[in-house]
Amino acid sequence: MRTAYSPDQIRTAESALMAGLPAGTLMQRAAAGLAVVCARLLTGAHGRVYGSRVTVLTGSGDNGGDALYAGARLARRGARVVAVLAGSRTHEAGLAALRAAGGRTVAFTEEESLGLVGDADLVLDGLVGIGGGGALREPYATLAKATADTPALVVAVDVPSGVDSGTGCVEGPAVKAHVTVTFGAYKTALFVDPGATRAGMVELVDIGLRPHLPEPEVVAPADGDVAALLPRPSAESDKYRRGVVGIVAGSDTYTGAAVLSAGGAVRAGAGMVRFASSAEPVRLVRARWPEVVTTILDTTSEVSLDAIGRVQAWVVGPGMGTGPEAHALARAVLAADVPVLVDADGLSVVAADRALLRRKAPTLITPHAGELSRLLGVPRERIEARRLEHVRRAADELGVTVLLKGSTTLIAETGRPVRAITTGTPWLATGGTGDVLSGIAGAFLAGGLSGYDAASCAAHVHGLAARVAARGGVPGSGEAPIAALDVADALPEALRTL
Ligand SMILES: NC(=O)C1=CN([C@@H]2O[C@H](COP(=O)(O)OP(=O)(O)OC[C@H]3O[C@@H](n4cnc5c(N)ncnc54)[C@H](O)[C@@H]3O)[C@@H](O)[C@H]2O)[C@@H](O)CC1
Ligand SMILES: Nc1ncnc2c1ncn2[C@@H]1O[C@H](COP(=O)(O)OP(=O)(O)O)[C@@H](O)[C@H]1O
Ligand SMILES: [K+]
Repeated sequence: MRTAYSPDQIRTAESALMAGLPAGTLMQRAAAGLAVVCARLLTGAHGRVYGSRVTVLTGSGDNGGDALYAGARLARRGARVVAVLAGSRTHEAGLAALRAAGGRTVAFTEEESLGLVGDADLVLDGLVGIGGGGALREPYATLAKATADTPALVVAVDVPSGVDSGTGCVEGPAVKAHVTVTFGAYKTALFVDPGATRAGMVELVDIGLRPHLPEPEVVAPADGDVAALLPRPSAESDKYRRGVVGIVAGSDTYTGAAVLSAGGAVRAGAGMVRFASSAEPVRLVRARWPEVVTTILDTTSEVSLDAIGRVQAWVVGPGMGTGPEAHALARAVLAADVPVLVDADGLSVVAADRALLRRKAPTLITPHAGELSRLLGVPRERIEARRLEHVRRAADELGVTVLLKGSTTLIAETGRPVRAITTGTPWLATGGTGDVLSGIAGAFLAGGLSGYDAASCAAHVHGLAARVAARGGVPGSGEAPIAALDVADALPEALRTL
């Protein structure tokens, strides 16, 4: 499990560690690690460090100090290093070290500075780190914008400047890094979008902080963590003991969601999938997934789920519509005493009647930002800008486990660290992939995982399956667009890698 911390948590741990060390030790450790990563990147891209052009964007705090010391180390290896001094002051010892190593410094002027960013092989972003707050002021904002256009490798020091290290929020221009070298521990922003996307690949440099770190705010499970949680059959298993998932999805208008959700559940390894809906989705699910046991629901009379058979967990919502019949169905499912996952149209129904979520058995909801917007009465853009805050708020206010979909997926449950899932690929941004996710998570719920674990494992393997599908199963080949059903079909191969 990779663990991430707020700036306050990092500062407290740093103070405890620094108390037993000579002044400046941590910055030297940080700068040494940073220089090693930069040297490796330069060698990879240009064959050598010697003669390469490095531009150091230097802010007024210790983040600038780290960057200057790393620049000095690269200058000693023959790199041509120029530091753009953008702050009202500059870390003095770092500046002296860079100059002593043969590096140059220039005061910020727009034309020269942008030229240095555009002409570099590597740009080191040492404008602000965990001391940053609010939108970047000038001239930092201009420099941050320029990192988007340069052909150079962009390496962010600790966090990309312009990204709030504690929340992942981006309020104005921000550095777009290929690699972020972070010190001591991951910062929350490195797992949470929009910040996470700005960070690129993240490299952690150990500076000895680990023994001083508290409980993390956010955690990102690794493949091994997910593999350890996944339900696996044993010799004693039969289809019922492995877990039966019931899916109530689709309508005569929206039939595809039903096929996709059922497919996610079948391919994720449910013991059995029961599916109930109106005649047309039932016909299509049977045609695509003959292993699913189906029931045609008569929605003209009072809804009863008894005819469908026993299940260990329900999925309700994808493509079911939002009218009175859908409402009655959602009410019936949520009255059951087993875990329920509510997705898509089911979320619109509960947004209009939040009392439906007051139940004893566990509930997992899987909204994207638009659906969460309706549930919380908060504009979608605000949720997208402040994803961590809103996923936590939803879990607290609604008393359920919340999986918030997006380029990185967040899972919140009151009293637990938020889990961030970063396995996905932008190819997942296509219609119907969320329906597949609901089936996967439903299968894991039925297999006995808690809502928190089922959601984490489902989002993780969903992302892996999308990558497998986009690659077409041929390692080393390029990627291609995927359809939602490809994600379901790639699940076995993704699960085999765990
Ligand atoms: N504390 C420690 O023990 C260590 C800290 N390290 C480095 O120190 C950094 C933190 O250093 P600082 O606390 O000096 O803070 P930073 O260097 O991150 O930023 C503070 C400076 O940025 C300015 N600033 C803040 N927000 C701004 C904005 N929106 N626009 C323009 N300027 C803005 C502030 O006025 C202040 O001068 C870490 O991110 C890390 O890089 C590392 O050297 C490892 C050890
Ligand atoms: N840019 C992206 N990068 C990675 N994953 C993404 C991206 N955009 C969307 N996703 C994922 O794709 C899925 C889309 O689900 P959803 O929005 O419910 O679509 P639909 O309703 O069409 O099924 C979610 O799992 C989400 O996390
Ligand atoms: K930075």
